[in-house]
Amino acid sequence: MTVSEAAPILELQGLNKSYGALHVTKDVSLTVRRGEIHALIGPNGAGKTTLIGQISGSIAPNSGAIVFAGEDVSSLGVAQRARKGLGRSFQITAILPAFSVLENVALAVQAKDGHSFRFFKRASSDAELNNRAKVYLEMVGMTARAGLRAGDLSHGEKRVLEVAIALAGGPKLMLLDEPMAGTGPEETERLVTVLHGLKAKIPMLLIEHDMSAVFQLADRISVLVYGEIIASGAPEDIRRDPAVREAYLGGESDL
Ligand SMILES: Nc1ncnc2c1ncn2[C@@H]1O[C@H](COP(=O)(O)OP(=O)(O)OP(=O)(O)O)[C@@H](O)[C@H]1O
Repeated sequence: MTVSEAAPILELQGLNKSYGALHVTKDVSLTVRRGEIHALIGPNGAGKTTLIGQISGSIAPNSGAIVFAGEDVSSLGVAQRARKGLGRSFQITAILPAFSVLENVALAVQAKDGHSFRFFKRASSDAELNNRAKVYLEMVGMTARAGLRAGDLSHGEKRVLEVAIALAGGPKLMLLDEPMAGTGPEETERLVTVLHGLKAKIPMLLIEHDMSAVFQLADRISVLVYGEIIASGAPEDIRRDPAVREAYLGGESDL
């Protein structure tokens, strides 16, 4: 079965959100297929943050539906959606700097199992937990950094660790909110490689300002302008789309 034949992992169906007279999300429909990275781009103030909030469950739309893994999750809260595998990633504050890289991932594995952090034994004393955590470090190519204090990692490495922590939570979709923010060119390149390597296993909705990263990673791109998706399609079509160039970039960019 090809990617396009598979049932989508996420479907946004006609979402609308207004704040008073301000219509921030206008009839937004979008699908993320299994096996793909779907990027959502748009200028500042386009309504990306509000849309992410509606997907993760922190903001209630005025109308429309969110179907995740075949189930309408529109009425579920943030925690319920996260338990189903619809989690928001990249909250760098989730990293505990005094713990080792491996322990950070082990904590996430333990949290996924439903144990409170209070009962966390130092990961070094729990071989089974360690081994499970190591699998996620391996997936992001951080095995060699396992024993390092997480606080001593570079900014880019912290972002990669965030991916491992997100993976340990068992997501069915990764919702990536500007993962490249604040990273240098080499770090961005590394993150691009890591995310590219993971997309066959975990589909992603990528909200990102770094156009180079978006065009390297995305199978499809949707463009949000003033709360409305003005174009959605393959990167080469989006790059050529005159409305996108005009609305998103003022017609004069190297998109
Ligand atoms: N709680 C709110 N009450 C009133 N207006 C809001 C609220 N939240 C967002 N807005 C408005 O909705 C619009 C979209 O905001 P949003 O933060 O979703 O955009 P964005 O695309 O994420 O922007 P950026 O890329 O800069 O983060 C903005 O005009 C913003 O002022």
